Amino acid sequence: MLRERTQKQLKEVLAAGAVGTQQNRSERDSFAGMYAARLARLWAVERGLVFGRLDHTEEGRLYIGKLGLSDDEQDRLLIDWRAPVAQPFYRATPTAPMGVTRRRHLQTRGREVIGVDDDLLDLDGLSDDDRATLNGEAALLAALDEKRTGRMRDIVATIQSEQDRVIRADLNGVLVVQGGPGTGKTVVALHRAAYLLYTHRERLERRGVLILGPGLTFLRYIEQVLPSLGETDVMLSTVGELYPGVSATRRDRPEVAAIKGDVRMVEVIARAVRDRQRVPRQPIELPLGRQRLTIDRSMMENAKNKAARSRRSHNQARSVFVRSLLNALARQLAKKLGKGLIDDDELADLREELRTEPVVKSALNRLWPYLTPQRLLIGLYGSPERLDYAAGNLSREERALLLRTSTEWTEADVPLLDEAAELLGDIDEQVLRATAMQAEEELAAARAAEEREKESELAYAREVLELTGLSDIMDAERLAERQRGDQPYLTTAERAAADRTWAFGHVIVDEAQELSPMAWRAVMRRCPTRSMTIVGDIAQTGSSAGARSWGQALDPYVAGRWREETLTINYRTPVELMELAQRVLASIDPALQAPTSVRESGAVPWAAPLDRLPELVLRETEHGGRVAVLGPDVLLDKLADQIGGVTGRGVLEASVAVLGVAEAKGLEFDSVIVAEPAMILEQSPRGASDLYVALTRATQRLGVVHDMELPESLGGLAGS
Ligand SMILES: Nc1ncnc2c1ncn2[C@@H]1O[C@H](COP(=O)(O)OP(=O)(O)OP(=O)(O)O)[C@@H](O)[C@H]1O
Repeated sequence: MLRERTQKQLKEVLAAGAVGTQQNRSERDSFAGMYAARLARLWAVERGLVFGRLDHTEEGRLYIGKLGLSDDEQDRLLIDWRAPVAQPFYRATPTAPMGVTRRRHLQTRGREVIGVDDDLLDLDGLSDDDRATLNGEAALLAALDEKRTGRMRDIVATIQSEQDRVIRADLNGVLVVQGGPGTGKTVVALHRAAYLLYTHRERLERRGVLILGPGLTFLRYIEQVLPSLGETDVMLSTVGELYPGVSATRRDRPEVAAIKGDVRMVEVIARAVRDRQRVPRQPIELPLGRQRLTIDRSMMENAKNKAARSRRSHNQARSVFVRSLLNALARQLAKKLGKGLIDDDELADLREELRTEPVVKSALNRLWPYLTPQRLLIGLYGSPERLDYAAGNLSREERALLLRTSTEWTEADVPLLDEAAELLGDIDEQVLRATAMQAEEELAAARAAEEREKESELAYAREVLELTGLSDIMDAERLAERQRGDQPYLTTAERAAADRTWAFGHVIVDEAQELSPMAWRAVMRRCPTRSMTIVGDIAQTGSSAGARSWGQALDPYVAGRWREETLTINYRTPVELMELAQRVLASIDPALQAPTSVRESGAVPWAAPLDRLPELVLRETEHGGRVAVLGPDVLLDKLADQIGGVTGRGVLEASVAVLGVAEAKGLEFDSVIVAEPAMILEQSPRGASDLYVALTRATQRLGVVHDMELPESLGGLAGS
C-alpha cells in the first residue's frame, strides 16, 4: 500500500518532464530523488520487516521492525528498531527488565512467521545466568549457524546488548570500537550508521556519512546491509578511492608501503612543491624582437617572496609570482625603450603585452608551473635528483625504494596525492582550459621549431601539456556538462564522492588498524568535526604502516578526547577453531586474549599434506556452503589452478574461492583451508597477525594443508 503510493508519487513527479525553468527542474529532481529513496527503502526492507514484539506492562504491545509505519489515522503499526522505545528489545535483561514483561523474536520467511522465541523477563527468581549475556539465544544461534551467502546480512533481529551500546552511542566525538575477530565490529558499525542517520537525519543527510573499508571485495561484501535497513545514501569507499579521479587497488611491497605511509612524507611532499618553485642559478635571457630582456636572480627571489607572503597554495600563488615578475620585466623594457618613469597605466599595458609573448610565457611556466598532485608525484618518483632534494629526511635506501617509472597508482599513493592537493590548491577551471589550449599551441609551435633543432623547448612544451592535461582533473564530458549547467539529480553521497574537500557529518573507518599515519591525515581532513566511529583490532594489523595502538593512531588529532568500547564475544568462529587461533595470538604476545566464542560446531581443526588439497576441498564442498582456501600471495595462482578455485573479482560469488590474507580481511566463509601457514608467517613482518586473521575466517570448519613444517603454534593438529 505504502509502496504503491510512493511509486505513484514518483511517477507523477517524473511525468512533469524535463521542461521548465532551472528552478522547476531542480525542484523536480529533488522530489524525484526523495521519492526514489523512499521507494528503495520500502523495497529493500521487505525481508524480515517485522522481527520482534515487546509486551510492556504499561504501554501495551509494541511490534518492532526495520522501519516505522503508521496507518492513515497516525496510529503506530510498527516501531522502527532505532526509536528510543525499541531499545528494551536489545537491552532488557531479567535483572533490568526496563518495564518489559516479555520479549518475542519472530522468525519470518516472506510474510509467514516460521518461529517464535520468547524471553520472559519478569519472572521472579528466574535463573538469569544463562540469559545474562545473550538475548534471544535461539534466534541468535539460528542466525549464526546459517550457511553464508557471500554477502553480509543485517542483524537487527538479534543485536546483543554490548553491541547495542555501540550502535546507539552519542554521535559526537571519536568512538573506538576494539574487538577481536567475529565480534561483529563491521556489522555493528553499519547498524550504527543506520541508527545515526535515523536519529540525526537532517544533519547527516546534508553532510553525508562516509564508510571506509579495507578493499573493494570487502565493500561488495557489506554493500547490501545498509540498503536492507532502508538507508541508501551513504558513501562506501576504500582509502585507495578517496581521491576523486584515482582508483588505486594495487598494493606496494610492504617496505615501500611503510615509507609512503610514514609521517615523514609530509615534509617530503612539502619540499617537492618547494622544489618546483626553486630559483635557477643562472639568469634567464628573453629575446624579444630586437630587444633582449633578462630575468635575474633578484627579480625571481623578489617575486617568490611576494608569492610566499600571500600565504596561498602553490597554484593560487602563481598569479602573485607572475604579476611581480611581469612588472619588473615591464619596467626593464620601458627603460630599454628609453622611457623614463612610467605611470601605472603604461606599466599595465606593457605587462599585458609581455604576458602574451611565447618566450615570456614559457619562462614563467618553467619557473612556477601549474601542478596537479598527480604530476607532482610522478615527477618526484621519476627523478633521483628531485627525490634527493625533497626526501633528504629519508635514507638513501628509502629514497631508492620510492624511485619508479610506472604511473599506476597504489593505495599508499592516495594519501600522498591528497597531501599534495592541500599544498597545491585548485587550478581554476578557466585557467586550466586556457593553459591546456596554450600548451597545445606551444606544442605545435615547438614541433615546427623541432626542425630547427629546438629540442629543449619541445620537451618543455610537452611537459606543460602533461602538467595541465585536463584528463587529470576532469574528463571532457564532465566539463561540457558543467558548462551546460544541467547536472542530473545527485545524492549527497555522489556529490561528496566527486569533491575532495567534502566535509562529512560522520566518518566510520573499518579495519582501521590498517591505516597508515598518512592515511589518517587524509581521513581526518574529511571530518573536521571529528564525529567518527573507528572499528578494528590491533592484534589483526597486517599492514607494515598500520597501527600498533589506537593512541598512536589517534593522539595526533584527538589526544585524550577519544573513547573506547570493547566487544568481547565472537559470533563467527566456533570454540574449537578459536582454541587454535588463540595459540597463534599468544605467539604474538602472551598477554593478548581472543574473544569468547558463543557456540561449538563439533568440527575439530585438522592438518593434511598440501597435495591432498583438491580432494579435501571437494570434501568440504559436500557440506554445502562456501569454501575458501587462504594462502600466501605467491602461491595463490598455483593453488587456484590445482583446485579450479576462483580468484579476484568473483571470490564472493564462488563456491570455492582462493584468496590472500589481506583480501580476506573482514570476510567469512563456512569452511576455510589455510595453505602453507609457515609461508604466511614469513611473508611479512606482521605474518603472525596475518595467520591469526586467516584462522578466524570460518563459521564452521577449519583445516590446514602444508609441505613446509607447521609453525610451533599449530603443532599437534589432528590428521584430516
Ligand atoms: N548480534 C548478532 N546477531 C547475528 N549475527 C551476528 C551478530 N553479531 C555478529 N554477527 C555475525 O557474526 C559475524 C562476524 O561479524 P563481523 O564480520 O561484523 O565481525 P568483525 O568483528 O568485523 O570481524 P573481523 O574483525 O574478523 O573482521 C557476521 O556473520 C555477523 O553477521
